[in-house]
This record gives sequence, C-alpha cells and structure tokens, in this order.
Amino acid sequence: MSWTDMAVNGRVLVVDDAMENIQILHGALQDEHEVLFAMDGPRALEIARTQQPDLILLDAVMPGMDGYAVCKELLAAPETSDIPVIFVTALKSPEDETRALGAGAADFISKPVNAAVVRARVRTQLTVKRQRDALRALILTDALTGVANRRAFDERLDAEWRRCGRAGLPVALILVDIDHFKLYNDHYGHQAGDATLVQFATAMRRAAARTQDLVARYGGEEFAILLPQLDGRGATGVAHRLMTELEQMAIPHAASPTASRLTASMGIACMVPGEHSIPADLIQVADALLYQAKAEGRNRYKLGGADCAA
Ligand SMILES: Nc1nc2c(ncn2[C@@H]2O[C@H](COP(=O)(O)OP(=O)(O)OP(=O)(O)O)[C@@H](O)[C@H]2O)c(=O)[nH]1
Repeated sequence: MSWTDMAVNGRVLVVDDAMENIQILHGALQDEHEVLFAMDGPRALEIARTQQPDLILLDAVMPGMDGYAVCKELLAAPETSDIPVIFVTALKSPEDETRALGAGAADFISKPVNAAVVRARVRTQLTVKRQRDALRALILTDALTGVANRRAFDERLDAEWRRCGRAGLPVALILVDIDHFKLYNDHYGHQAGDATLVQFATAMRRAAARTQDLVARYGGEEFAILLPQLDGRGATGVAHRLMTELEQMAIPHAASPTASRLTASMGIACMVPGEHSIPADLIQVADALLYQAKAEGRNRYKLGGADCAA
C-alpha cells in the first residue's frame, strides 16, 4: 500500500460555528474519511484530546474561542500537538494567511471552499502525517525486540513524571536485567541470545499490559518497565508476573551458575514526583536495588523508593 492510499483513510475533525459549513465539508470528505465535527473551540479541544483525529479543519473566526486560540492550545498539549491543522476561513488577505501559518497551521483554505481542493489538501496533510508518524515510531522503537527504545523511555518518563507530579500520583519503575547473559551468549551463541531477548521482551509486555505501561530496552540486556500511577504493591505485582512468565517459558540456561533456566533480577522504585525530585532519582533508586538483587543471588526483585510501601 502506498503512502497516498493509506492517507485516503483517516479521521478528520471539522470545526466551524455554522452547521451549513460543516455540512459542506462533511459532503466533500465523507467518502474517503471518517468525519467528526465540533461547533466551538472548547468542544473541538475535547474531541481532539479524546478521539485523536488525524487532521483538523478549523474555522478561524468563531464566537468565544477563535481558531487561533484553539490552534495554540492544541500545540501546547503533548497529546494534541502532533495533529495537523488546516485553517478554513473567509479571511483572505496575506496577513490572515500568515497569521494562521504563524499560529502553527499546516495549511490554509479560503471560503467558499471548493470540494476538490479540500480533498486534495486533506490528502496531502494526511500523507505527511502518516509519514511523520511512521518515522517517529521507527525512531522510538528498538529494532531487535520491537519494544520502546531508550529515547522513547526517556521521553515518556519525563512526561509521566510531570503528569503524575501534577496529579499527586506515584510513578513506579522496574529495572530488569537478565542474569548471566554473557554466559548465555557464550554458551548458545549471539544469535540465540538475540532470539531470547525477543522472547524476554514478550514476557515483559505480558506482565505489564495496561495501556499506560511502557516496556523499554534500556541497555543491551537491561530493560525498564515504566508504570505510571502504580504504587509499590502494583509494581511488585508486575515483577511477580514477570517471574511467573519466565518460569513458565523455562528457557534453558545450561551455563548459569545460579539456575538451570533463564532468570532475571529487578530493582523496583516508586515515587510521587515532588518539587525537589527529578526522574533521575527514580532511576537511581531502581538501579541500586537491581544491584542489590544481583548481589543477593539473582532471580529476585528488591523494592524501595520514597513512596514504595507495598
Ligand atoms: N545476543 C545479544 N547479546 C547482547 C545484546 N546486547 C548486550 N548483549 C550481551 O549481554 C551481556 C551482558 O553481560 P554482563 O553485563 O556482563 O552481565 P551478565 O552476564 O548478564 O551478568 P549479570 O548481569 O551480573 O547477571 C554481554 O555479553 C553483551 O554482549 C544483544 O543485542 N544481543
């Protein structure tokens, strides 16, 4: 399927205070796209947040919150900042057009609209967005295991730290390190080691299955499980599930001095982000506990952190 074919689909939010204009745009787009609509700015922001359209057609002049203000808020919120906006407006001067583009709009269509032009502009923006989304997914994914990579982990940890901090909710982190993986590679070969890392990642995804959980490859054979809004008890539950998964998978590790199958050690940290703490504090606590779990014999988890009562 080409990029253009993919772009034919997609969800478009039409925002206009006049039902007549919404009907015209709906008529132009309904054969190729799923069309949502809103008749004022606050409703548009709500739909953008909750239904994640791929593109927004936005009327510049509306009573109350105008299109420029809507555009500014869309850009300011991480969950809507990636949605492209096309301004649709009766204002036609170069100044109006410049103002719309300056506000962050991707394109500008003048009223009265021509259906063929609207369709073509929408297709172009959706194509660009699809390409950008695909590139972003590539940049944020670990090529071997398919889980998030370190860059994605760092971004999400920062975002969740701020979000949970505002809400007074905990953030839990499990750092997971496969036991004696060097010996595994030495015994079974690097390719078998690669295949085992893939299996291991699958086990982690099963153990941390809420939509907000993030499994990431943190280093070579070290992984991180980010668990927003989870306390020590919840995080321990995830660690326990991972141990059970590994037990059931029973991947032989004949070279391990501590077990006959593949095992892992984990450090679990849990904090409610405060004014004087930073995400690195959470990592540091989890890392120290992981080290402790290794030192105490491996195949176990250790729990700690300021707000980590399990
Ligand atoms: N097959 C494979 N091995 C990897 C990959 N990334 C890292 N490793 C290996 O993981 C091993 C990590 O070894 P160490 O850091 O010494 O740790 P360990 O042998 O697991 O020992 P402990 O952590 O102390 O239990 C090294 O041999 C790396 O080569 C990878 O992508 N594929």
